[in-house]
Amino acid sequence: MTSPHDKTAPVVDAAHGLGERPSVPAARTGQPLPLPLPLPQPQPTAPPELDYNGRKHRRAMDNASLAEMARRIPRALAQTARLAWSVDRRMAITILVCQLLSGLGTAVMLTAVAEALPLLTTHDPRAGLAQAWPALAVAVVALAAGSGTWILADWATRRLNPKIASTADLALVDLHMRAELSAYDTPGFTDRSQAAEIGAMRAVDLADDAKTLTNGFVQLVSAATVLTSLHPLLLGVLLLSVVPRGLGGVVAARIDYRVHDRTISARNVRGMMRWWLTTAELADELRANTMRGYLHFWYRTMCDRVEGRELEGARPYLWVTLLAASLAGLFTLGMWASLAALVLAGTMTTAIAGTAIVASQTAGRALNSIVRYGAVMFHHGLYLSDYFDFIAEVGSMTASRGSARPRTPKQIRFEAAGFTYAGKDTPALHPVSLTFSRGEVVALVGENGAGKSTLIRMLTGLTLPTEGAVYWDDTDLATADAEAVWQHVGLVPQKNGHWPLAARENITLGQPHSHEDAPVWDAAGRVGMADHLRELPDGLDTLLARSVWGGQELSGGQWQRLACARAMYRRPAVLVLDEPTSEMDARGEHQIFRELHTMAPDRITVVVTHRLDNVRMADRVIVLDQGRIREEGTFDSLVQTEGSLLAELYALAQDR
Ligand SMILES: Nc1ncnc2c1ncn2[C@@H]1O[C@H](COP(=O)(O)OP(=O)(O)OP(=O)(O)O)[C@@H](O)[C@H]1O
Repeated sequence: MTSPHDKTAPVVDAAHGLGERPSVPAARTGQPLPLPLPLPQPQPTAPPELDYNGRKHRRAMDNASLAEMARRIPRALAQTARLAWSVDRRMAITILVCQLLSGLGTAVMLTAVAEALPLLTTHDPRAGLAQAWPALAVAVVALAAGSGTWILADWATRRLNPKIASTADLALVDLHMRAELSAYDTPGFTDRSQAAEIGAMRAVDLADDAKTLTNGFVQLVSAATVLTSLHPLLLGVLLLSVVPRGLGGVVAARIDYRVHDRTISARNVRGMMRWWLTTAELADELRANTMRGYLHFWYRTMCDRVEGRELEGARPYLWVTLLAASLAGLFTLGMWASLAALVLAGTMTTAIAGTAIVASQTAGRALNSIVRYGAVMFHHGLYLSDYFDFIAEVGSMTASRGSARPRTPKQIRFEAAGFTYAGKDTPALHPVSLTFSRGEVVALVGENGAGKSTLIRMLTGLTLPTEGAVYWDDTDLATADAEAVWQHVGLVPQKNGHWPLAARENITLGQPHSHEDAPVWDAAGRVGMADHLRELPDGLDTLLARSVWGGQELSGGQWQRLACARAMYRRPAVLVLDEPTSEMDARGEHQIFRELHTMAPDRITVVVTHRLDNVRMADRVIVLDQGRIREEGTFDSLVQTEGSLLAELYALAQDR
């Protein structure tokens, strides 16, 4: 495949040409055109500037003053500490203790150096060394202990990081799976979900960054305390030397992150497109419909956009870091000059001045960590707050309705039950009153958008009606425990999962699975898949995912058969199939409908289908039209009724 960065790749396909060479950003101009230009045609439009969920944070970063950062960073640290505490208290305590010990180590080391230096600066170095060695030994031990505690803290962080990351991720995934379906319909849900996902992904570095940042503070405080105790003036001198470095670091970090945020939407969209361009699923369509030229141009434009913005950031970054380093150099020079002046004036000994220089080096390193990791934590904090906001939002939208646990229903009743999707003015289903009885096979028919899927979501308790009520026998689904309702449901949805699991799990998924394979083979046999599954390299153990090494792929129709097998394996009291045979061959379709009939006596069966020949086998047909029940009766009676919608649709189907 041609890499998006392959400079020799043709810009468009000449054979069918997109026309002129697409306009590409300046970063790529000047390349030789590899193919002759065909006649001018309209240029392909460049991908639009999409603003992703980064927008919110870009504004936050733009507005980030020192005060704002100082306000947010402690919150991010507190959130990190809360997460760490919740996943592994021992490791959290280990890190805390190590931080304090490492600060203590620095203080002891600096004090010992201050003690040793005057002894070493006598006229007789040998005698000085003999006197100074205990203090020097203390300094070395303190230094070693400081390093030891740092290594221990590092180990504890490494144990904590993956736990924090997987806990955050699990919480998010679990919430998605437990949320009411209506949560997905709230405006901006996907954006917020993605921002929260970024928060969960960043959680992997949280403990590490928080540790480095807090260690910076501890070191700085230790150095400052020792310096103040040596000479009160030294604290001011230290601040003079570190403040310009700190300010420069903050400005540089802001430039860095602004560049990062300005490219976030392009990188996100490019990442998504990359999947589309490289997946086998779309490889046929991409080639046969000669989409490569435009898609290549599109992808390259995105690469250029990212590249261009990153290059734009390089120059200001250089100037700011140069300025900060020069100022820091000047102030350090100033600090040395002040120390020299103090020594010359006799208000400070040379030894203390030497200690001040050592301490200022320690403080400088600590400040670098604070600035660097402060900016990182600030940025983490933005996404972390998205994560916690999303958890709170979706947590309040989980399917916790009531405690009633309905038994296998003999009847399902719609009592003036209707449904309007959030943000819509017209109901997808106007209030209807209907009854579905055990032993009956009901077919739902209607044109696209008539409300069939909405009706079956209400029937199975996936969504609650926004008007009226749905009863399973005497239980109003609004008062029932959703999981208890779904235990009686077997659903073949329009879009079913091609689960990257073994064939066996693809059939037993969601069921308490016995060690027996007989029921699995029985379900596979009912949908005509038993022979095919037997021929797979590892039978029921075969992984059904071509993208995974050793995995096998099924055809579209075979996947649908497997989804039907999954629903039949459950032997549910309420069996609902939404266009279960749209991709199946005639034999598969016939077999599924024959099985539905065989299984019908023990359950309520509802089938949505556009294949009207199959509707014959239903005991009752409900025809929906624009969210209303238009007709109801047996297939034969409806087809023979003058002006019936079913008769019209059936005639159209025959006329193909
Ligand atoms: N999640 C949703 N949010 C908003 N509107 C929706 C949603 N799902 C469906 N609708 C709208 O509700 C109406 C009924 O949709 P529904 O999916 O129930 O139709 P359908 O009869 O199953 O159609 P099809 O035969 O195409 O599957 C349509 O106008 C559709 O646009």
